Amino acid sequence: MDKHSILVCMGWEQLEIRLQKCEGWEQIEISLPNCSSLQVISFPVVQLHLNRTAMRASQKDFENAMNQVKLLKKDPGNEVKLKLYSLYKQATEGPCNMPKPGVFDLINKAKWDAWNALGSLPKETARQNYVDLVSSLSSSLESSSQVEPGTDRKSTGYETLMVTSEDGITKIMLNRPTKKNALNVEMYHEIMHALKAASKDDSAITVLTGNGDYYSSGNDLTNFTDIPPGGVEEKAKNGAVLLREFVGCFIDFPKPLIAWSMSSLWGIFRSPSLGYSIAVYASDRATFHTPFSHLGQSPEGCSSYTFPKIMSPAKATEMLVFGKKLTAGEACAQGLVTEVFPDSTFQKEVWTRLKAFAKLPPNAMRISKEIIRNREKEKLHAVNAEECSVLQGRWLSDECMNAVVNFLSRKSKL
Ligand SMILES: CCCCCCCCCC/C=C/CC(=O)SCCNC(=O)CCNC(=O)[C@H](O)C(C)(C)COP(=O)(O)OP(=O)(O)OC[C@H]1O[C@@H](n2cnc3c(N)ncnc32)[C@H](O)[C@@H]1OP(=O)(O)O
Repeated sequence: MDKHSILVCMGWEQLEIRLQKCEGWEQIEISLPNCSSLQVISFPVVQLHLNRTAMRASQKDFENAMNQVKLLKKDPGNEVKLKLYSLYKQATEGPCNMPKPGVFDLINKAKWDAWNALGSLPKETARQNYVDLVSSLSSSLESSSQVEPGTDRKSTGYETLMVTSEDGITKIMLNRPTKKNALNVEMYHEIMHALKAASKDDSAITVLTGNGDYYSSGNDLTNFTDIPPGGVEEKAKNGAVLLREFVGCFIDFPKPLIAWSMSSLWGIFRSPSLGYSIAVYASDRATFHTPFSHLGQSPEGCSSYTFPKIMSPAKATEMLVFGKKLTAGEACAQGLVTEVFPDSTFQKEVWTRLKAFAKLPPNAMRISKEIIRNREKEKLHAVNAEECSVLQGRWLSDECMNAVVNFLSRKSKL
């Protein structure tokens, strides 16, 4: 009996396949890396050959996969993009042959690390892994896009949110607690989607909140590291378009919007959710922070206009220019927060109020909100556009780059 062993890479796993001939059949033993037992399968020889041929991705498969990547509707995230990049480089150029980028060149260093980590993986295997990865991405993104737009996407339909509807209340909860609910690009898009869906569903009011000990830690600072082929200028331009659309959704949201903050709220999510909510309820341990200057940035979410109107110009300056952190009590005294409750009774108190509000006639509430806010809408859109344009410039500044690098290299926490 003839016996040989080959190693095959499938996706990210390496399988050992042992073949042994046995009267017109070949027996395969597949050894899985994290599994002590061996699985034995018998195939007719002819089928085995077909399967082995199918394992090798052709140049055409590779090119198709490259085209498929361009058609992905949803951003697969930085980690996956780095894998795709490294496999592409390995498949086309072989082992990493570039000098290691400097420590501050975050993007190119991340790319270099990913490529270098592939060591001497053969080009063919890298090509196969690239094709497998793209195919798994396409199928997972297809299945998520099978959700009908505009239908009620429950918690499971979102990657970064939990959305539920009951008792006439739609609750949108940021759900990246391990990252303190920092807003990555996907979350910006999902919040916009959830707000649009909530504006059309049959709930009377909408509530925004965060899962875990932070309502939100603001913009995900790693958003700054994923640089497209057009460079940082293109990134900043796209960021400004995204931010303008995001804030625009809050300005145009037609129903009563209530922010429910048990915990700390920073940056980008704070300005729209405080500035445009018709009520903001906070637990007595919540804090509010806008460290724009610390990050080399400038106000967003129309806070440069709404905060001086809600608070006084001097208090708004302390918060927006000097980054002063407010406790819930201070924020309430300055009109940013509607009411503060003790942490121990917060949930019960707020929920009781929300349930009562949700029973009020929805059209009357919508029209009342409209009449309070409508004459400001045009102004708010203009302020939003101006703030985004100023921020686009700030994102390209050394002050902003250095602050992001310091945070990412763990040199500073605010
Ligand atoms: C050109 C770019 C285009 C981008 C697209 C549009 C962008 C629009 C931007 C609009 C402008 C917005 C302004 C703001 O939002 S300003 C606020 C920014 N936020 C911060 O500066 C907060 C940074 N975070 C911290 O200082 C601390 O994490 C914390 C919030 C004080 C909590 O500290 P703690 O010790 O309790 O927890 P950790 O630091 O260990 O955090 C746990 C993990 O979460 C990660 N994390 C937390 N916050 C962020 C964040 N904002 N961005 C990215 N990652 C964050 C942290 O790294 C830890 O991750 P790890 O476990 O993997 O290490």
